[in-house]
Amino acid sequence: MSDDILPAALAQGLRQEAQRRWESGLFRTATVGPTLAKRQDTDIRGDSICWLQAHDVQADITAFHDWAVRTQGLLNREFFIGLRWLECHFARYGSGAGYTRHVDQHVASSARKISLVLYLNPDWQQGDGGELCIYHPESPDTEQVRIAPRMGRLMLFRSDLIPHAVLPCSSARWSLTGWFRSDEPA
Ligand SMILES: O=C(O)CCC(=O)C(=O)O
Ligand SMILES: [Fe+2]
Repeated sequence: MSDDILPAALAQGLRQEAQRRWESGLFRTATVGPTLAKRQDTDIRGDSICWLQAHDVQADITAFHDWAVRTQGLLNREFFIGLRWLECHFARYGSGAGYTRHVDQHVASSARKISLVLYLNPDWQQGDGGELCIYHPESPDTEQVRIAPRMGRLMLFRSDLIPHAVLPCSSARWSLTGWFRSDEPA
């Protein structure tokens, strides 16, 4: 976890861009499951998402992609994990929405290696809910830590190992979520 790995102005720009896309109707209700078995289930997952594209030309998204490429290089040098690209989307959880406990790597594919979440909530306050709840990898009923979705905070964790959930929030909760992958870029 880091609160200042990304420039504050970049996080603010990404929040504005997420909001602009939301107001333009570019978000869709998120699905669960791998590509071939996708389904909508708002009891499991209540967010709406807007995927980012590698060729996106918006300045903050380009800057974020550049940062992600550098970070991917650092992770590969440090851990030899063969990351090749980052798939990512903006996410917005409306009031009352959350995401029940899950692991990000799909059973059918091990391509998702490292999960990334950047929180984009400048006004988040204690009591607003929406914390990321991390559980013990070997004992998933044991809660380990709750992370408040504060502006600019960035989480990286293993997509294959770490059970986690988003607790219901009481006001809109914005983030940029992604996965560093080891397969061929889409
Ligand atoms: O927003 C978060 O804190 C986590 C989101 C998440 O777990 C996911 O999209 O897979
Ligand atoms: Fe997740």
